[in-house]
Amino acid sequence: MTTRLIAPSILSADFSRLGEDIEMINQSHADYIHCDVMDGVFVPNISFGIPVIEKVAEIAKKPLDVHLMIVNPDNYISAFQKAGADILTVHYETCPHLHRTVSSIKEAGMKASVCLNPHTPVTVLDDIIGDLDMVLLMSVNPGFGGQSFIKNTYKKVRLLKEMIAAKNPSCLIEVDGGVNFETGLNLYDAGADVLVSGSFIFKADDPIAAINHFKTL
Ligand SMILES: O=C(CO)[C@H](O)[C@H](O)COP(=O)(O)O
Ligand SMILES: [Fe+2]
Repeated sequence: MTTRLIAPSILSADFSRLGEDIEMINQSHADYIHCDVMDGVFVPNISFGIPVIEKVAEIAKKPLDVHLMIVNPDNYISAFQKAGADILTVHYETCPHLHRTVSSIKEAGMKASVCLNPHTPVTVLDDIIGDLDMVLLMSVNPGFGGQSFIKNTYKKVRLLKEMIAAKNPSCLIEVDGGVNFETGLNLYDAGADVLVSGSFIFKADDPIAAINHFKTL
């Protein structure tokens, strides 16, 4: 049985009126608010950081799902917890001491999640999956919204679902990048629990209706 959750990504929000876009998400059936933090080092783009997350947390009525695309995430775990993050995702590719990083996130009181780039096989998580609350699979190369979905992700979701069923059934699978109603339905059917969607939702004529429609797929 799969949980069908939706997390709008505010990377595609209008930053000149971010508060209004957060209120829009508050009024929808969204489950989380996905916040993409990019450092210009791990990924070739810079988005926003801790001061923006603090302000989002002041008005958000949904848990904050914070996706760190930064090197040395261990240095900022406490700061993101204080800023209001509920779920903290680090990239496998940035964490040489992943068990320590995951333990620190949980000790700080947040849910711990690990993200894999499109080329990183899910089997690398075999010895950490039992400690995770969520795994985030990137279905585009991280750094930008509005990219095309990489179809190999379906196979990764199915394989990860088997690993999770065997080792940690309560761990969620989240997928991020190029998610629309078509890829979203396929992902839910493959076993994804949480979908992140940015440009598709914010470009919709009625973003609240688009968010709510994901819950009915
Ligand atoms: O992490 C991300 C990019 O690195 C974003 O969450 C993701 O790209 C969402 O945007 P879109 O739905 O437009 O692909
Ligand atoms: Fe993201």
